[in-house]
Amino acid sequence: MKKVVLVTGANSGIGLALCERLLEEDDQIHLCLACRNMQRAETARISLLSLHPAADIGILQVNLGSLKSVCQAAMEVKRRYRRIDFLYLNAGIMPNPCINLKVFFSGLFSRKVVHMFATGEGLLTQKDQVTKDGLQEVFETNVFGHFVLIRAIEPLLCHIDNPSQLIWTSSSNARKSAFSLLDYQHTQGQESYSSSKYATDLLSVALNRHFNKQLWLFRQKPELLDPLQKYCSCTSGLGNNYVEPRKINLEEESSELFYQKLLELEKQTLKKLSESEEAYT
Ligand SMILES: NC(=O)C1=CN([C@@H]2O[C@H](COP(=O)(O)OP(=O)(O)OC[C@H]3O[C@@H](n4cnc5c(N)ncnc54)[C@H](OP(=O)(O)O)[C@@H]3O)[C@@H](O)[C@H]2O)C=CC1
Ligand SMILES: CC(C)CCC[C@@H](C)[C@H]1CC[C@H]2C3=CC[C@H]4[C@H](C)C(=O)CC[C@]4(C)[C@H]3CC[C@]12C
Repeated sequence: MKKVVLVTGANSGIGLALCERLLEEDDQIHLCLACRNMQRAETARISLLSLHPAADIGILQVNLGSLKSVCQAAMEVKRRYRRIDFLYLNAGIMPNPCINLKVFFSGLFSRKVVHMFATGEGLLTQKDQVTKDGLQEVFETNVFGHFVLIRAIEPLLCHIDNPSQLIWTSSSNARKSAFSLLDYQHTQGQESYSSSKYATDLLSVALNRHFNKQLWLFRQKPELLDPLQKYCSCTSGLGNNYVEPRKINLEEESSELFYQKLLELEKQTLKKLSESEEAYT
């Protein structure tokens, strides 16, 4: 049977490059491009087919910044597939970025200059907004929409004999100090992107713990058991690309607390959504 691979945010950037690479590695997979804009998804599909004419590529509409769309997409996934082998949680936004010139110039003449350009740490601020679901957009798109999607398609991921793999696109911009469990949507600060990427790191650790407990082997890298490792794609001064494992800076207790908070938020927001749907019917 063909392996089913679903990639969110597959129509551009890293998502599209990832799809090209996946098809290069194995053109016998069924690749599902999960995108919010169907026209852009179709363009991506055509460009992938021009490189791999025999590839089996489907499209799924999903806007991760809308719970209604995520629930509809999850229903469609369950209708189409019996299992998902690889789920790439890649879609992400950094809206209205602004450069903090003070940080930029002081960083430029300090020993931290390489680190600053590699991670963008403290360099960018963003202006976030609230979605129709009443959530911060960066948090909902980068973290919560994906969380709800995973939970809604759990039955397709949970196969004891043949486990699925979830892979998050995090970032070296993920920073513990930008994240707070008391304000995990980052309503107060101006580094919602950094906060959301730290949140995905926390969540990946919690998911790993919960799913592994139930014998679902969700791992960040199958050949390694350490869920606290994340794999950073780097470029050397000479322009060579390489991958480097780095320890995620977190306490497992915080990841569990965050997971519980997301479960609670999921309950509340899905209830609100179904009530508003009922009001319309
Ligand atoms: N670029 C970088 O330097 C780095 C990026 N990353 C991460 O990599 C991932 C991909 O980013 P990158 O390729 O750079 O960015 P792009 O903007 O090129 O791609 C982002 C993708 O996510 C999709 N997307 C955005 N919002 C939504 C939404 N609400 N619902 C569904 N899909 C959505 C976009 O769709 P659409 O075309 O419709 O907007 C697009 O396909 C992100 O998670 C980002 O945070 C991590 C480290 C570095
Ligand atoms: C003032 C200009 C002359 C130069 C400004 C450069 C900046 C716009 C960029 C320098 C470093 C860039 C970034 C670094 C890390 C990325 C991170 C890993 C990510 O996930 C998203 C994008 C980055 C923050 C990226 C953004 C542009 C820079 C800050």
